[in-house]
Amino acid sequence: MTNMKIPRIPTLREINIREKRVFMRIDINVPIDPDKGEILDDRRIRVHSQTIKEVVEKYRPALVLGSHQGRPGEPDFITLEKHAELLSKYTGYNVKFVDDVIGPTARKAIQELKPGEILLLDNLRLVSEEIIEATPEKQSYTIFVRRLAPLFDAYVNDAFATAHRSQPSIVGFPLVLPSAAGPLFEKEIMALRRVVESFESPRIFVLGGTKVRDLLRVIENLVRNKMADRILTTGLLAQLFLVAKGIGLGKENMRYLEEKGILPLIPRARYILLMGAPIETPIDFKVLIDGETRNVGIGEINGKIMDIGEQTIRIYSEFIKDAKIVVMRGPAGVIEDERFRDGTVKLLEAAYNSKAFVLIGGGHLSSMIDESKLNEHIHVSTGGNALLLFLSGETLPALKALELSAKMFLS
Ligand SMILES: Nc1ncnc2c1ncn2[C@@H]1O[C@H](COP(=O)(O)OP(=O)(O)O)[C@@H](O)[C@H]1O
Ligand SMILES: O=C(OP(=O)(O)O)[C@H](O)COP(=O)(O)O
Repeated sequence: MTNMKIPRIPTLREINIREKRVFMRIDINVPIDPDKGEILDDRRIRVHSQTIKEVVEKYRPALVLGSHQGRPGEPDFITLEKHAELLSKYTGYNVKFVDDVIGPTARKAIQELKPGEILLLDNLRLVSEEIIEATPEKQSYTIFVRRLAPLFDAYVNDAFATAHRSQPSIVGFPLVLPSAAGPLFEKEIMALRRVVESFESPRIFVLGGTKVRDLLRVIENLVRNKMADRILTTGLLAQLFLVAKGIGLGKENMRYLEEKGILPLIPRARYILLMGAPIETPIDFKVLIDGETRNVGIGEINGKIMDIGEQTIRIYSEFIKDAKIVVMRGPAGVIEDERFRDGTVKLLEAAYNSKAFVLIGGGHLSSMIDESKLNEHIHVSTGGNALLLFLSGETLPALKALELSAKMFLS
């Protein structure tokens, strides 16, 4: 067992929201087509729709929903009008939408909402305070919180995927309103408990994708807290560790790693290896060379690395098959091109077929899941970084704020 403790967080069973005015923070931040502004994958919206329905049917609150979408300045920073349409479609309720967050139009719509009705506010990051990180105390004094909190009887946080952000809509409200974690948040925590509080091993982490800097922070925590028996690397993370071990990847791949700002991370990766981290790296890759695909061993790499190779898939799958706990985050290859999905698809298959408890996080990897193969041993988390930061031992601001709230309002 690890020495990590999950704080006791209040749930909907501990606060009264029956026919009350409730502000529920959700995370329906989804991938957006940068050219058309259309939603590319609505999994988070579908998952939240279930719990929204549950809450409305059980407690009949006047339910106001809030979420962010993207970050200001990015192509996926858009209004939530389309999200409201999808929420209506998946919940079967008319989810009203207001193109305002804290202004008079939003406040009027909130005040007019009746028990059993649902209203979605516009992108919370339209309010500049929402992108600033600060302590719960500071966030509770923001205009955001001071304008909205008086209109509500309670606050519910169901946005597990944003639990690592210390922003007003996550940590400010719990200090001024009776608050609880929502059903989805609770379900995510239960799945995490299974990993954090279990004695089971081997514990295998399969880490890939492109967010290499974030993953190094996670790996450092995993090593410090002795959380992982093996870390199977794929994606760009694998390439970094191979370079750190002194293995040549060829000019093209080195140039790509440089463009992505990954080369300066080599000393940190070397240090992680020196610490004795149980890092495994691929022994072969699928590369793209002159428009053709080829499986090549390390040591003979020529062309652009696009996926892990067949031998690596076989060896990694064996590790996954024998594991008791498997945590997966980030795809193994360039899944946008169907020629390079094999690594990701086959490692996921090994996970479906293993007897391990499997936790899958992150948008790209979740979009590759075959939903017909899921069972009670597999938890597909809505979180990416929130999930890994938590598992690697960091305190999530959302949990801290809910804990503080319980002390203020429930004891
Ligand atoms: N070898 C590789 N070279 C370039 N990109 C890669 C490689 N392997 C994986 N990727 C890319 O990783 C991206 C997803 O990574 P990331 O954003 O970290 O995942 P998540 O959405 O789960 O957080 C995909 O766009 C995929 O093309
Ligand atoms: O998608 C999210 O996180 P993820 O990239 O870790 O899955 C959350 O919505 C948090 O978004 P943010 O990283 O813009 O604060």
